[in-house]
Amino acid sequence: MTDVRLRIDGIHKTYPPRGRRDSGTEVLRDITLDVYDGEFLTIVGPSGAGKTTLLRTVAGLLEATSGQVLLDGKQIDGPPREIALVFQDYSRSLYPWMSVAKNIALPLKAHGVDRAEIDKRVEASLYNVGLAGVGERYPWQLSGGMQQRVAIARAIAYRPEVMILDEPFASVDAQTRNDLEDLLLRVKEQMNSTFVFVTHDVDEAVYLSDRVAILSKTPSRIEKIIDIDLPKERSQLETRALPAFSKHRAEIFGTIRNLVTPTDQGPLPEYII
Ligand SMILES: Nc1ncnc2c1ncn2[C@@H]1O[C@H](COP(=O)(O)OP(=O)(O)OP(=O)(O)O)[C@@H](O)[C@H]1O
Repeated sequence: MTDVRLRIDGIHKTYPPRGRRDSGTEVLRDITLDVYDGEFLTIVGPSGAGKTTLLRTVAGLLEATSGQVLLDGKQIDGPPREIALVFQDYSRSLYPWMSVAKNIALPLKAHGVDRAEIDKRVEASLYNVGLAGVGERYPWQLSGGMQQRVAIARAIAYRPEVMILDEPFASVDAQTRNDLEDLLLRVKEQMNSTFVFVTHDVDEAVYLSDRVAILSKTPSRIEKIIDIDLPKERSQLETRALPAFSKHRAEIFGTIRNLVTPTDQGPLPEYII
């Protein structure tokens, strides 16, 4: 795991002013980070630290103010075809007027994959996410967890080198969330892709990752990178009960807590009791 797949090199992002009295919002200040081939890297940090901003920049959806992102040594200047994205809001990422199969096929069609190959990949990816046979249904006929599986199936079918996921499980119930976490680990095993993941859930970060990068408060830098020292094979019950799991969890919580002091919100207003 030593080849660098993605190099995030001195990224700085300031959103432009939104009015005459606004001087712009500096969100990212000098983010430098290598993501290695085949690893699962999770980014955590205080609320509003710029995690989504960073992911969107890495995915080529947002232009950095300065700095660059390199994929296999080549500068990213728009959404590269080697990257697939999964967002939190599956209801907006799937087209409700298209069947599940058509939703999955869409990016493949756009990249000129032939009909027979598309059919094969749609079927295989639905099977991989445990949704064999639902291709003809529409997204709105499925539960939230099933819709997020479809979004993951679409990403898998695309066979990306890099998968970028922004809080993909934030809107599903706890049991579904655990199932989807395990699904993602199985997918990673099969696809050998590189994963860049954002979550608010520290336990989820430890459970899934090879490394966890903690962002500081805005304007953010990388505060700390933690190597997750857990057996490769993860299990919801056994892995989470390991002493090393608690140690990593405590280190990440402690680091984030030290970044966010109660005084960040200013003095307590009188009307709060
Ligand atoms: N388009 C925009 N224009 C101006 N400011 C923005 C824009 N998008 C985000 N911001 C600001 O940038 C900061 C970081 O937002 P971002 O969503 O990247 O953080 P985050 O760490 O993902 O947040 P959260 O933890 O709440 O998910 C916030 O202060 C936000 O208000």
